[in-house]
Amino acid sequence: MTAKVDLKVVLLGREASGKTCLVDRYLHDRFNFGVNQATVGAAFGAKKLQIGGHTITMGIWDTAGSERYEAMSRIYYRGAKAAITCFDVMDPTSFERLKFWVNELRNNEEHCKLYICGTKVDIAEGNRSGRVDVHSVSDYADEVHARYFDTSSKTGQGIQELFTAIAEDFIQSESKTRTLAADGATVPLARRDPVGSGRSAEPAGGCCA
Ligand SMILES: Nc1nc2c(ncn2[C@@H]2O[C@H](COP(=O)(O)OP(=O)(O)OP(=O)(O)O)[C@@H](O)[C@H]2O)c(=O)[nH]1
Repeated sequence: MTAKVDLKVVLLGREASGKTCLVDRYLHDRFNFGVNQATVGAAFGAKKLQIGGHTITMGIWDTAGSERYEAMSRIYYRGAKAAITCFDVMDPTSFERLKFWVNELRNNEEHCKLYICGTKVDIAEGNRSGRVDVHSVSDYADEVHARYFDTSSKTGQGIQELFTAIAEDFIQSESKTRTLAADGATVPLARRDPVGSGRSAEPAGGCCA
């Protein structure tokens, strides 16, 4: 069984940087606080969106952040139209890891749009001194032509904005090259990761509308 996907989005970033929670909040509007189960391989979820008179299906690949799975994550970013590179705003090491993924994408997927996502901003609210400097992130985002969003999967802050921006950018760039079909549906994609996953961004048996 396959799901038709117009817009392939991949999430990349250090382990525990909050990728799975971000997808979970976006697709299911939920946050499982304190559940810290590392993704194995990758997980896939999908969402149908109505944007500006177009219907598109966004397929989201949540990769494992552990360096053990680095080679596998490379497979998942192939053909992605958008990449959300995540870092935990309270963890400078995760920002350095983000730069690694940005370089990877710049070198290998020149048509993939970049989105830099600061995660867990709710923690930074009461602890500004420990956070990765916002201006440094903004400057870096400008340098690599990425858009920058701060988010919290706990509160939901910034998450709709991030994914809506990705969908709108996609529609804008697609409409420059061709007319989107009214029902979208252009790229067939296997619904589940064949390698398997420790967790899935969608419940087994179906993707989300
Ligand atoms: N306070 C807070 N905690 C968060 C937030 N997002 C994630 N966390 C916590 O951070 C930990 C790691 O989150 P995950 O979403 O599993 O991280 P991941 O990047 O998918 O991790 P890997 O699968 O190992 O790559 C979990 O304990 C989450 O509860 C957030 O927005 N706010």
